[in-house]
Amino acid sequence: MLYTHKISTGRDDIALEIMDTASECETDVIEKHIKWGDGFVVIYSVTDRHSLQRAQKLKELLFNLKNPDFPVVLVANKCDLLSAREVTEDDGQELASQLDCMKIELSVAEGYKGVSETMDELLCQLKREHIKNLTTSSVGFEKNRSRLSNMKRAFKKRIARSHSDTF
Ligand SMILES: Nc1nc2c(ncn2[C@@H]2O[C@H](COP(=O)(O)OP(=O)(O)OP(=O)(O)O)[C@@H](O)[C@H]2O)c(=O)[nH]1
Repeated sequence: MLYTHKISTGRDDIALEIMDTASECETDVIEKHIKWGDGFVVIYSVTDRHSLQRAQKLKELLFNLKNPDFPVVLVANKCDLLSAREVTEDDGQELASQLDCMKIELSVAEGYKGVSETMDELLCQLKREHIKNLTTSSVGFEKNRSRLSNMKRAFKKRIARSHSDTF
């Protein structure tokens, strides 16, 4: 399922496309979605140990398919269901450390504060990554420009030398 969402910050208008892949089981379909995405919210339920294992599998796929510092937030959902908890905070934290990302414990049943915090953190990482990519491409542009100037200078010298050889 694909959702679209627009955010206006006053300075920028940001259009988000959010894909819910929760029902996907086929690895090749999940891989296709991972290649499509710029940032990721990996969610597991604290009441379901299998969901943590699925999140760990997602982590492997992310590391295989993306650059090492892909934007990601780990979410532990259903924290209100205290007596049904199967995944400890430490288990979740271990996965967050492997992903080198922030982990947010929340309950979507209790309100949108945690969801909002999750999206703010992801957006912050996406912006940082975007700026980094712009800087890298402008450094590449500068490098190419200075390589061209060097070639131009060498070419001019070469012409100058040919002239003095002739006369
Ligand atoms: N108590 C509680 N129930 C939740 C929470 N999040 C989701 N649920 C319930 O869990 C069920 C599944 O929720 P969905 O939103 O359909 O989630 P899903 O991504 O399809 O996840 P699963 O069906 O669990 O694989 C629904 O009955 C929700 O009301 C939560 O934080 N707390």
